Amino acid sequence: MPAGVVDAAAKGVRLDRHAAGASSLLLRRASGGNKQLLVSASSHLLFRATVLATLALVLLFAVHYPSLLSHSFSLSSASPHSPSSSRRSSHRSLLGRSGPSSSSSSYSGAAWEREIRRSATPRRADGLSVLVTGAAGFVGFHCSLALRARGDGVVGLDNFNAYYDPSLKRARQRLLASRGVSVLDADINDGALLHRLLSAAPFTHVLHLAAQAGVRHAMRDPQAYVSSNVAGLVSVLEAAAHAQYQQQPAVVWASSSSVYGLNTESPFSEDHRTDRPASLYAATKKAGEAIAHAYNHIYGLSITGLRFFTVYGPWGRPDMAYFSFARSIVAGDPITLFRDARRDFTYIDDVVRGCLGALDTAGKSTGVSGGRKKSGPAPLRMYNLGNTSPVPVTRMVAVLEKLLGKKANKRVVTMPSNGDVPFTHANVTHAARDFGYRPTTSLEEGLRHFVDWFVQYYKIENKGGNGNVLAAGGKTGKRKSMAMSAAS
Ligand SMILES: O=C(O)[C@H]1O[C@H](OP(=O)(O)OP(=O)(O)OC[C@H]2O[C@@H](n3ccc(=O)[nH]c3=O)[C@H](O)[C@@H]2O)[C@H](O)[C@@H](O)[C@H]1O
Repeated sequence: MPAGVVDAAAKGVRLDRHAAGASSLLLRRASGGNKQLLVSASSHLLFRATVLATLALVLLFAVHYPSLLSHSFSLSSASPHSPSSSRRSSHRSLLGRSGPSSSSSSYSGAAWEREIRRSATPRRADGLSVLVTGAAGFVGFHCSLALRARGDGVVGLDNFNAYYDPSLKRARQRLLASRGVSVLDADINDGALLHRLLSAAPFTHVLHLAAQAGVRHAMRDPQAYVSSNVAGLVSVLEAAAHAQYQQQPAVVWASSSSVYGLNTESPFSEDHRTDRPASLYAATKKAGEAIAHAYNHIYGLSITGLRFFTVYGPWGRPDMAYFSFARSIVAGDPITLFRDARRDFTYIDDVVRGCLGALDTAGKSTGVSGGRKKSGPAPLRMYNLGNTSPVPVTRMVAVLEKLLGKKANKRVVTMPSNGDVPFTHANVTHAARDFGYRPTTSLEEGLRHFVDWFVQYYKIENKGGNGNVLAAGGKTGKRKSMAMSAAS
């Protein structure tokens, strides 16, 4: 034993003796003689009895409330980087769980597994059974609806973090529930839960769309990107590699057009360089592509990455420029435009068709259940899902102005160096070749669908009766006071 430890142990003994001596001294002073000894002995007995009774109570509690104990464990052991640790909302999910309590401990049991199997079971012959992460997010929501509509089984998972208004995510969750899709309140970094989920039903595919999005926000909260886009992806791939059913599921996941970074060749092709990311967001997506390669190589997971190009549409992400600009135009607030920025804006329905095409053609994983190594090579694919026609951001604003019937209060500035790239442009020949991907929606048409949903969801009045949302050239005062309230 090291000297310090011996010393401390000896000190401990001395302290005990000293304490015992002091207490009996006090007793002797208080009572004197034999009575003192009697009181001292009975106080020892009382102390032992109290300890025993406490132990018995703890044992009883553990037997009767095991979930409470494991819950407090899972809370205290949550990763500090987990998105769930800081940004969960407290809403209840449709499966009756809420927020952090939904981690490993609470989603289990026979009833829970039955519910997972119900939601995961396809309603058509040869239908897919898909676990969709980020199902209450923009793309995850639309993909889940589309899969369900064609008779596939879908179980969703989302941590409902507050990166943008969680009430919008809850509204998407309610709509999915009305179509028979359960969305669990859970984090992709909860590996134990993912494992139980993939053991509860024979999922054929994982559509992994949960991520920390937003190019410029990465400068404000860098760890969130590492947690969701790197650690979270690893967690999902681990669960897929070690799935308990005979066949590992195939994984289709969201990468990003941002991986092209400082690439100047255009249109962007999957064959171009992607080793010069301009933002941490892009870097984490690029890291994800390398991680996918490793899991495909070792475990024979079939993995398809999809590089999305600025996806927009109804039920979209309020943090994205088209959405926040629409809100600002309605409210009469100024918007800041980055000079000369152009984007290959891609309408959600086109992207959903691409996602479903990628799922349908994913090919099987070749690893054996339990995470044993592959029995042969499995597909590893990467596709651009863009619109193939970049549009200046100023044009996007002009279309919004027309649809909303109101001029934007524009401030044009030089693009700040915050991770943004000046333009994106997708070459989609690979996706067209392999699963018939063909974007068909113009920005004008797509934004019209978005504005239709936007005015209805936020209950914005049509003052003009001229097809536009607001009175053309309407009264500034009224516009300023126009409130937007989300439809429930
Ligand atoms: O394809 C992707 O991989 C990414 O697409 C999306 O990123 P972006 O293309 O940057 O979309 P978005 O923020 O809507 O800005 C659109 C345009 O408005 C310009 N822009 C933006 C903000 C502003 O205040 N002013 C402005 O001019 C800006 O310069 C840009 O030209 C997703 O958010 C991201 O999660 C990821 O999926």
